[in-house]
Amino acid sequence: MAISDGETWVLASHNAGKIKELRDILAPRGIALKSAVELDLPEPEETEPTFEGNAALKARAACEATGLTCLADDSGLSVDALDGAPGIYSARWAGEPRDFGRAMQRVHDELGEAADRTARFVSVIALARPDGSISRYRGEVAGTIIWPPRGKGGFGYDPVFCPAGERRTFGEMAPEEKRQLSHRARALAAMIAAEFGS
Ligand SMILES: O=c1nc[nH]c2c1ncn2[C@H]1C[C@H](O)[C@@H](COP(=O)(O)OP(=O)(O)OP(=O)(O)O)O1
Ligand SMILES: [Mg+2]
Repeated sequence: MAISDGETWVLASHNAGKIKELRDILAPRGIALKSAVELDLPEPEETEPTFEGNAALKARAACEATGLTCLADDSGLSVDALDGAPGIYSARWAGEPRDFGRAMQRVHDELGEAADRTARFVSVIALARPDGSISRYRGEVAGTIIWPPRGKGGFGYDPVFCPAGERRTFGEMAPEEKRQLSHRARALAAMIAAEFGS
């Protein structure tokens, strides 16, 4: 499907950090994003067992509510020594209201003395169109979990995640540096290649 310049899509997310990152990447492509927060859309319960399932569920719910092309991101931190946890439960580990200090502490506590500190961030972007079609794109970045947390940039688990080959955490990087490496940027690059052809 060709995408024309100057389109507005709905971004089916209530996470301010994600919304900013996705806008920063898509604005230069001529795609403006109206967020679920601005449109006052309800936050659907994420009942699927996979990132793919939950990304599709969020994009479809917003598409049905608005009749517009909708983008959703379902993402999380997957720690190898924890069999992939928190994974799709990454937001839920922060509790309600969300406290990622607590979520990062839990990752650290559950890792204990484990020798293997490797992890990856995963993002699945789903694009739901009013004709009922849906496309999904996955991006990942490998790295290690460090302690104590470092840096105030980004959001979520960024202060405990060092991408492979880097000494700094995502929390210590400027937005444009995180954007060169992140799972979300990689998923979006796959989407842009498929949808825009470049
Ligand atoms: O780049 C990231 N840097 C740090 N942490 C991250 C990142 N990407 C995902 N994460 C963690 C925190 C987030 O809260 C959770 C995603 O959960 P997820 O359900 O997909 O998003 P969410 O509930 O925050 O917003 P929404 O569902 O409205 O899009 O994984
Ligand atoms: Mg969520």
